[in-house]
Parts: sequence; C-alpha cells; structure tokens
Amino acid sequence: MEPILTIQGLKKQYSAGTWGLNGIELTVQPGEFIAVIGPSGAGKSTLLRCMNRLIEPTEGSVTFLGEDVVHANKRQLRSIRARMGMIFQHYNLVYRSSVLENVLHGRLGYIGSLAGMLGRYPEADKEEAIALLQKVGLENEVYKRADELSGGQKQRVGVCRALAQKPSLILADEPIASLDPKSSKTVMDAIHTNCREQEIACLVNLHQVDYAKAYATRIVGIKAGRVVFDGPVEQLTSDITQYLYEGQEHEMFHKAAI
Ligand SMILES: Nc1ncnc2c1ncn2[C@@H]1O[C@H](COP(=O)(O)OP(=O)(O)OP(=O)(O)O)[C@@H](O)[C@H]1O
Repeated sequence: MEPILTIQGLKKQYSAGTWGLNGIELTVQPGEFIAVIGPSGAGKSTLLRCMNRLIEPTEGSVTFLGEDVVHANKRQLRSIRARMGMIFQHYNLVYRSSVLENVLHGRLGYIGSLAGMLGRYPEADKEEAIALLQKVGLENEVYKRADELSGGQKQRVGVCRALAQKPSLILADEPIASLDPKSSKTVMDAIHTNCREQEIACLVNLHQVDYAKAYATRIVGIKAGRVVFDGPVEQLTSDITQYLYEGQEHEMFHKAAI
C-alpha cells in the first residue's frame, strides 16, 4: 500500500542551539490511528505542525499524497491543508459564530473564497455538518454561539470541523490536554470512531500513555526531537516508556483511568 504521508530527515531549529526536531523519519499508511507520545518539550507539537507547515521546517521532506509539502506554494498548500484536518488543544473556534458555522469552516478549502467570506455554503454541506454534530451528541447545540459551550463540547465541534473537510489525514495536537477525564473519553471516542468509519488516518499527540494505548494501533515515541520508538501498542514495554519519560514520569498518566 502507498503511504499517505512520508517524512524524511525532518528538522526544525528554533534558534541557535534549540532544535525542536532532530531528524524525524516517519511513514503513515492510509487509515492508521497513531498516537505520538513523549515528554514535554520532546517535539510532538513541532512535528505535527511541520506536517502542514503551521511551523516551517528547517530541513527534510514531507510528502503527502504524493505532493511535496515543504516546497508547496500558497495555492498548493491550501489544497494540501484541505485534505489534512487539524484538531487543536485550545479548539481554535470562532467564538462569536454558531456551532454550525464553525463546522462549516471545515469546508472553506473547497468553496470559493467569496462564497466563504459571505458564509454561502451548499445545502449538502450544511446537512452533512448537522449530521456530524448529531453523531457527536451536539444536536441541541447546532445554532448556539460557540462560546456558550463547555470545553468538551467545543472540542467536539473542533472534531466535526476537521471531519467536515473529508480529509485523508487528521492531525490532533493534544486534543484532550485541557479536558477532564470524562470529556477526554468522549472526545477521543468521537475522533477514533469517525476516523475508523471513514478510513481517515490520524496522528494524535498525547501526553497520556494510557490513552495512547487505549486508542492507537501504533505508537510513535518522541524524545529530544527524534523517534525513539515506532511500533504496535503491544511492543510498548514499561522499559520503553520509562526511557521515554525518564525524569518526567508524572506526565505519563491522566488524572483518572479511562
Ligand atoms: N516558538 C518556539 N521558539 C523556541 N523554541 C521552541 C518554540 N516552540 C517549541 N520550542 C522548543 O522546541 C522543543 C519542542 O517543543 P514542542 O512544543 O514541539 O514539544 P512537545 O513535545 O509538543 O511539548 P508539550 O508536550 O509540552 O507540548 C522544546 O525544546 C521547546 O522549548
């Protein structure tokens, strides 16, 4: 099977002596659900953000669906990002807009910029957005302003916005780091179920090893900007997690069990 994403020799230097990434090699197959784990400062966010160039890599290559992401021009990057959904720790919603409008923002890469500015989305897009919201239990919040929602609800809107893009890949950057355990489970279930059903590959950055093991089929462990473990969940031994989180073991677990 052709990988949908290939990363080779990826490096990010923030300033003299500060390397966010130090030569990442990674391949993602269609439909894989991968958890990226590692201690604070390991480079997890930098890695995800270099994949869609929210952060510009310093060196190396990112190939997505056969396209060179690193050298893509503005128009090409817009098209790449339309097929690469992103879920953020702090939701990144437009809070004065309705829940429905926020989900429809996921369609912006597909409609003309004038239609987008005027908020003119095809009826089919609206119907699909409402169906997505129903699926994550937000059917009663469709016309509310986004700032009226709880954290867990806001993140479910973020998940629907990413899904509305009909992406081949979803990048989820610490999607549950700001949530309580109950909301964390609801959000992870929403991401996981939809990605599986729609065969969307997902890379999710997680602090918590227990969540990574519960949801992912493959785990990528990052330490000091390098991949130090890449394998199925069953191969992630306690020795490996110990090595990954050396001195930062307190970060490994969520506030409560799943
Ligand atoms: N904007 C920045 N300027 C300078 N250094 C940065 C910047 N962003 C990240 N770094 C550094 O790059 C390294 C990797 O950071 P990154 O945020 O990617 O790690 P992380 O694994 O996502 O951490 P966390 O789990 O705490 O979010 C760290 O040493 C960090 O201090």
